Amino acid sequence: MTRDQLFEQIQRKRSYLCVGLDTDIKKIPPHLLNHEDPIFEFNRQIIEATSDLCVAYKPNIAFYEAHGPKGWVSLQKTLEVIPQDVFTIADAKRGDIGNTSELYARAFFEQMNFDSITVAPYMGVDSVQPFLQFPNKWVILLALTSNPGHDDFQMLSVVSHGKSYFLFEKVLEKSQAWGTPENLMYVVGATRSDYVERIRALAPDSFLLVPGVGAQGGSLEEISKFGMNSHCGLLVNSARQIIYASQGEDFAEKAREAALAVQQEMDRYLNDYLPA
Ligand SMILES: O=c1ccn([C@@H]2O[C@H](COP(=O)(O)O)[C@@H](O)[C@H]2O)c(=O)[nH]1
Repeated sequence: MTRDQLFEQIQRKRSYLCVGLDTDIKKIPPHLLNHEDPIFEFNRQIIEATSDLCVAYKPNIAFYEAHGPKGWVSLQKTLEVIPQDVFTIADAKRGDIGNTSELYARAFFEQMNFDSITVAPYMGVDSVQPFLQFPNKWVILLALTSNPGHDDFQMLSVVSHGKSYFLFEKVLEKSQAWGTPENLMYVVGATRSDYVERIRALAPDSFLLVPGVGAQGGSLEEISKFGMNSHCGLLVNSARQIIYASQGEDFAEKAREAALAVQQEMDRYLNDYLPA
């Protein structure tokens, strides 16, 4: 999917919501456990209930690979029921030496046909480049993550060419030359919306994938106010708050209500903060 197609979808749906498909067998409604593939059945109903309200789905791969081969089958079946116009994100946080990264890229882009994959920047340019060779596919590079441990490395001061940066700022600055706003996005946690203006100064045109609203307490308004660019430039992820809104037989209906509340808030922010 291209950047323009993504923006067109955002404008049409008045939403920049990404629903996280972090489907935990221990949290799905008990009545689904009789199905042959309860994880797929849960996802199928969540997708049916929310696909007009969101622009992306992000299955976190851990929730699938933890089940071995049958988890990969549930993931593949899930991808097949996501409507064509909805952006898909493999939250896999991969990255390795070049030839290995290329195989990760083939697995997620060719075998599974995801639109994008999250990648860790720690191994540098040759670990990221192989993912950027696929037309209309995206790398989403970890920049400033939402978890408390982001302090350990991402906030370290580094001096480069006489200028002082946080390490995550150096990731943003350096990686701008690896890709373009047409194939490279960044993960920025909603829990650190206080840094979004600095991030926008370094990556003004890039999309940001923003986890950390909902269950992790980040502010949708703050991230929208300071993070929106002329293409919206935001995909805000929410998983637990939406998909586990109810653990009863009404789970899909309640997930829709939770997604609708977020979409309506986003509609307001698109009116207020999208640059003309
Ligand atoms: O910095 C990061 C990077 C990834 N995540 C992932 O996003 C979702 C968040 O789920 P919620 O239930 O909405 O909290 C989950 O898959 C994380 O692994 C993140 O939270 N922060």
